[in-house]
Parts: sequence; C-alpha cells; structure tokens
Amino acid sequence: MTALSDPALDLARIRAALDALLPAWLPGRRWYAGKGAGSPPDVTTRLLDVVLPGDPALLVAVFDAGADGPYQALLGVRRDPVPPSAEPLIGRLEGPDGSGVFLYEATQDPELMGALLARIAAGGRTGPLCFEPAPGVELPVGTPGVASTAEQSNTSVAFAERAMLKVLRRPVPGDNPELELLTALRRAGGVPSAAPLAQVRTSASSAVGARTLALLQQFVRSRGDGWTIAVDRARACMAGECETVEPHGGFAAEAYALGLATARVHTALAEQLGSRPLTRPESEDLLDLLADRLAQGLRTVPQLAPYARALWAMQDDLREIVGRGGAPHVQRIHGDLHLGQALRGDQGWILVDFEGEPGRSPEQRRRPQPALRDVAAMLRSFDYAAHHALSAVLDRPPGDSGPHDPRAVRMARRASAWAVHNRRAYCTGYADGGGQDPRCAPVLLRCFEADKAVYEAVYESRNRPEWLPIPLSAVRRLAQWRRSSAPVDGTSGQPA
Ligand SMILES: Nc1ncnc2c1ncn2[C@@H]1O[C@H](COP(=O)(O)OP(=O)(O)O)[C@@H](O)[C@H]1O
Ligand SMILES: O=P(O)(O)O[C@H]1O[C@H](CO)[C@@H](O[C@H]2O[C@H](CO)[C@@H](O)[C@H](O)[C@H]2O)[C@H](O)[C@H]1O
Repeated sequence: MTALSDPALDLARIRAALDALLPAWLPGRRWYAGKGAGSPPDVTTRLLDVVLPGDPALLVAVFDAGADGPYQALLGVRRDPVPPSAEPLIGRLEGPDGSGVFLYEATQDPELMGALLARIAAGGRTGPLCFEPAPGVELPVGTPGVASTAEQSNTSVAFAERAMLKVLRRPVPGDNPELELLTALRRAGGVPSAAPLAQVRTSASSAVGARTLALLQQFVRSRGDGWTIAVDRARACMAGECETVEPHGGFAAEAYALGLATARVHTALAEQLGSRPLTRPESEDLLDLLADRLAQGLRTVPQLAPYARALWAMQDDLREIVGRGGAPHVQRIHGDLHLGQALRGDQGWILVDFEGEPGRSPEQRRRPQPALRDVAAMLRSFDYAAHHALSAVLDRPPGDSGPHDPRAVRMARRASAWAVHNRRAYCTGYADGGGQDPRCAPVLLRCFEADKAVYEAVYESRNRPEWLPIPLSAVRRLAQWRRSSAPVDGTSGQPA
C-alpha cells in the first residue's frame, strides 16, 4: 500500500481510529442502510490504498458495519482546519508529537475532489485501485469538485457542470449495472442519456474482488429534476383557485414527454441488450421475488397488515396471467425510476441513475424485467408529488387530514385529479413513444404498482417515517380496487 508522506500518520492507527469513530458517525449518513437498528454497529475497516499521499491526503477504504457491507468511505486526512463543507468531522487523531490530524468525508472537500479527478484522468493503477477513463474523453481537470447536498443513496460530485462523479456507497461485485446501461444507451445513439466518462474500480485480486467504486459521467445541465418541477406545478394547482388542474398546475405536456423519454430508453435497451418472453423458470423467479418482497414488507411495516390478503391476491393475479401464457416480455430496465431520476434538459427529459433499486442484489439488478415495472414506479411518483404538494399547501404532514374543513377537502380532490391527469398523460406519451400502452395491461400494472408501494413503505419506514402515509394510502387504494369488482380500466386506483 502507498504510504502517507507524513510520517506522523500511521495507516494502522487511522484504520483502528475509523473502527472506533464510524459507529457514531454513520447513523447521520443518508446512504447508511443500518439506521434504526438500535445499537451502533461493530465496524471493521479495510484501507484499500492511499490515492493521494500529501496534505490533504485521500484514502479509499471499505468497511463492514455489523452484517452489512461493504460500504465505501473516501477519507480526507489533513492537518489544517478542514473546509466547512466537510463538517461534521469523522474525528480527530492525535499524533505522537502532540500534533493531530483531522479525519473527514473527502467528497465534501472540493480541492481534494479536484485532485481525484486529475488522478482519474491520468489512468493506470494505484495498488488495487484501477482508474479507467473512457478512450478519447477530455475531463475537466483543474476544476474543483462540489458535492451535491441532495439526500441520496450515493454521493455525487460535480465538476464545472461538465462531469459528475458518483461515489458508490455500496459497491457491488462485478460489472456496474449503471455503467453497463449507460454504455448500451450511448451505443444506441440518439437516446438522451449521460455519456459514461470513466470508472474507478478495484482489481479482481483486491480485498473485495472486482467492484466499481465510482462512476464518472457527463454532467447533464438542466432546469431541474422532475420531482422539483412536478411538485412545484402541483402546488400551484392546489393553491390556485382553478377547478381544473390545467393550466395553473400544468404539467401534462411534461408528463407526456417523460412518457416518450421512458419509451425511448426502453426501446434502446431492448435493441442493445435484448428483449424476449419471460421463460417459465424466470416467471417463477419473478413471482418468488415479489412474494419475498411482500413477506418482508409485511414483517417490517405493521401498518400493511390490513391489506395483506388483497396484496397476496394481486400476486395471484400475476400468477394466473403467467399460467395462461400471458407472461410479459422482459428486458434490462432502469429499475428505480421516479420523478427525481429525470432531468429536464433544453431538448427534453434525460433519465439518470440506472443503478437499479438500492438494496437489491447485483444479480437481481441485472435480471431482465418487464418494462412495465419502470412505468409502474414512475406512476407511483406522480402520486407522491401530488401528496407532497398537498401537505405543503395544507402545512400538515402527509396523510394528516387534520380537522375536517372544506378547503382541505377541495385541495385533496385537486391533488387527486392532478395525479390522475398526469399519470394518463405519461401513459399516452409512453404509448406514443413506441412502448406498449400501460393501460392495456391494468392487472399487471396494479400488481407492479402494489409491489412498488410496498417497497416504498419499507423504504419510508426506515428512512422518512413521516412520509409512510403516502405509500400506505396507495396500498389501501389498490387493495380496495382489487377487492371491488370495479371495471378494470387502468385509471382506477388513483389517489382518492
Ligand atoms: N449526469 C448527471 N448530471 C447532472 N446531474 C445528475 C446526473 N446524474 C444524476 N444527477 C443529479 O444527482 C441526483 C442524484 O443522482 P443519482 O444518480 O440519482 O444518485 P443516487 O444513486 O445516489 O440516488 C439526481 O437526482 C440528479 O438530480
Ligand atoms: O436514492 P434513490 O433515488 O436511488 O431512490 C430511493 O430514494 C427515493 C427518495 O429519494 C425513493 O423514492 C420515493 O420517494 C420519491 C420522492 O422523494 C418519489 O418520487 C418516488 O416515487 C418514491 O418511490 C426511492 O423509492 C428509493 O429507492
């Protein structure tokens, strides 16, 4: 392993200090999945190598936290006071001569991130770390790297609005699913997606085998992401005194364009990486996967219990469809599509974050899936946006209907209408863009929406319990729809 140039810094001591300091620091990190586990985890850190040995120094480490891991930490080490953006510190390490160094989250240090970009551009290896720029790309070396403040599963660092480094917090073994998909979309051409620029990975012989640690991609300049724009428009719709959701809350043209963009991405992925009917064993795998997720959801979120029968019945519907030969085609899909994963560029929407659902195994993420699962996930997002806007306008937490007042009832109706209107526009865009009209497969769509809502309930109960009422209300609605004998027209089961 590369030594630190400062002899007062001893790597073995840094490693031991991290084992002691990380348990207290981790629970404040959004990307840490073990929040709410009760007691702090036991941490075992492995330093992979020193990428930059100076002051500040940059170290790459992986660590296990309890049974969970490996996670990735990019560690800054400096004598000088740390940049304010890098607070809170992981900790301070006393040197033998009474001096000390600060240990901190390196992604929050623009200077250090700039130095890392230069290291990536140079290519080659440092110990087990491989720096692999794509052939012929020009990287914005010399610019500082500014970390996004958005709450994320990973940590993104932007360089002069030209490149974006995604530091993967839970690097998975083997080829990185996002890199695979971005490369395929580039190959297809004409699909609005970010070009992959480089990766940092570990070699097969490293302590963690071959894994992508960070992915550099083209920075997409945008007016904002779909979530911010949609919530804004939905809020305008609710706050305005209009009876219809257009024009004040007008988002339908954007929802339509988003449907088009989703269909274009699906078509390109199918062309590049294949699309075929689901085989019988794959159908069983899919059903098992959905059943496992539902069982886990019911164990984790007690509030789902009243809907258990209806949720299982929706899975039986899928089994029945597969049984009579109606299994959908499968292909590589986005895997975690929602409004926040779409950026509004000048020419239209660009989908980002093709990593798949956080928390799923690498095999599951790479498995071909019905494209309708992405569509169902995006449709859920319109529901989220409407609820979020509603709670902002009413100044109440999601799901809190508060005292019965006519204004709140009117707003809730408008929120519901906004979601229905935009879900329809999205489906129309998807069909016009060459995808199968999602409304032609309402029972499948309902099953996939319910699956996503259960996933969201688990996600919210772990990360943002105050948001839990949003997926719960969707589960309630979908369950009611399943229990009733209402005609299946694909637009029922909307926000009530
Ligand atoms: N290529 C890109 N260019 C500009 N911004 C991006 C790009 N990719 C992602 N983003 C922004 O960063 C946010 C987080 O990125 P994402 O890939 O979704 O990370 P995570 O996996 O941590 O959720 C996105 O919601 C988007 O706003
Ligand atoms: O971190 P990721 O973007 O990969 O995805 C996770 O976090 C998302 C929240 O940031 C979560 O999305 C859920 O909340 C969104 C609103 O914040 C909403 O638009 C989505 O429809 C809803 O699923 C996502 O599920 C989770 O995997």
